Amino acid sequence: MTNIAPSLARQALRIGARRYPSTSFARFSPTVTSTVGGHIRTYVSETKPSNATVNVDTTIQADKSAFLAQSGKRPQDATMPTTGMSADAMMSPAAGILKQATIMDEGTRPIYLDMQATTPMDPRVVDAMLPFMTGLYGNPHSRTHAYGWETDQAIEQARAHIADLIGADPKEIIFTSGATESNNMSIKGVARFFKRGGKKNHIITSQTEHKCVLDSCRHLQDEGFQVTYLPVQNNGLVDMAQLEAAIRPETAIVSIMTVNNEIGVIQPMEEIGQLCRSKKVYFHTDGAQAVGKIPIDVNKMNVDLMSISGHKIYGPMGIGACYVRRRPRVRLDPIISGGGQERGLRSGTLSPPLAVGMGEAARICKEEMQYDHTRISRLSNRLLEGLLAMEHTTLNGDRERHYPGCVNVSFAYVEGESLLMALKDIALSSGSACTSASLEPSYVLRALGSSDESAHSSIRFGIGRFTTEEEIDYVLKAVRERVSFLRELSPLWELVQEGIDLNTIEWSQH
Ligand SMILES: Cc1ncc(COP(=O)(O)O)c(C=O)c1O
Ligand code: FES
Repeated sequence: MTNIAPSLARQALRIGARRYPSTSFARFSPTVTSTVGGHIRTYVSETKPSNATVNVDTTIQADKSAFLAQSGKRPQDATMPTTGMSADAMMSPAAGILKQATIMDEGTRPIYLDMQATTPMDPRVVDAMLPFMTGLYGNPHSRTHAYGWETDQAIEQARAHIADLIGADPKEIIFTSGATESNNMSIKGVARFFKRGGKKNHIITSQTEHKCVLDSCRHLQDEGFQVTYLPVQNNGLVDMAQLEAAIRPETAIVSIMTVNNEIGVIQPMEEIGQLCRSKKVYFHTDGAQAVGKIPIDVNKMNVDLMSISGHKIYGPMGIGACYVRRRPRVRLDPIISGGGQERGLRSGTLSPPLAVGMGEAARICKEEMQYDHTRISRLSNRLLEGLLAMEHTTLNGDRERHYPGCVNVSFAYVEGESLLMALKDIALSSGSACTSASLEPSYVLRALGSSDESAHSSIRFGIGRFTTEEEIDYVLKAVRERVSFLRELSPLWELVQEGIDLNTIEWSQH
């Protein structure tokens, strides 16, 4: 923090893509700038909560249509609670609930605080990608001419940056389409390899994993595998004694995520790695929310396979990587077959712009991790202290073993979805993200032992590289005002204010 150079670079970044000093945007200005705008604009549709009772889906659809129709003509600032207003009224200049978006002056949109869903691309990443979308278009697998050689060389450099970020050898990095594919590839690949040998048919994972890990395991159950879904403790962490007890002679792989995407807790990686190694079981970790944010060393952690995502580290969407250990060698069946690219583990032509973008994103993360982490911690503490100073609010997940960029808080006596609706000037996600298909509250919070009520009243705040102190202060003020507003409407809150213990009330059934 004593070095002011990074902060100057950041200032430059924040001024906007068109004025970022070393950028080549200027050369491509008219089309490329709008491409960047288009990309950034996509994260408006990332907020997809739903709720049967208040019909959030319908409201959000209406908001989305209105937003897209008015794109570029949105009003400035406001502080009024918005519950009960129609979508049209909310978008009207008089209501003025949308605030100036602060990243790269691409119009007025909500403040972006949904960094676990995706991170905005760093302009330096876009810069590195551009030549590979124009002049450098060779197929990196073409061996017979310069077009192939130059894109191949760039991809290998990108691979080295990613390897460097996690302490791996570049040969151990396999490019994929994202963490979802890497998770599928690791878990299904290892399981199927062992099944062929007929020896091991058991998998261990935890109840708080990302859906793509849980669903890969479910598919393997259909193929005859046995799966243990380990419970977690109230703080969201895996209990090491329980994990050890779950390991059997037939266990092929343990898959436990590094940082949880809903609550930000960091699992005890070194302990899990050590245990797995001593039991000769492969250790896979979903590192989508961890890599680039906290220091990772696959050797220190004894990780055998690790999933990484490009768009969670300020790189492009549609690319990821899978770390696959070479010594001792990890054996797995590929899930995508074909031309044998990526050491035969993932066939298909690689995308040079995407790979280069992810490589540059990894390079920047490594170089600026300490700076980013210090800054994000400061903003996170400011937010958390402010939120916890309100009555009846609690942090979900362990406070110490925690990535500060993910703050998940329960606001008792407020419905999470109603609060999201009241905070339309902030792009957030509800910790209780039920889908329209299932009305269950968050399975992650339920696994922590939260009550349905508490899970339903949770909001996740995602802080990232481009979040500012002013944004945090705005969010704090907005949350304070609107939580009070919603609580005033709640009959339960009224009872609590009268000093009545809600647990003593006998509710009539109907
Ligand atoms: C923990 C975790 N794993 C996997 C994924 C999926 O990543 P991708 O979008 O790269 O497929 C995500 C992103 O939503 C995530 O947060
Ligand atoms: S209604 Fe599903 S989480 Fe709130």
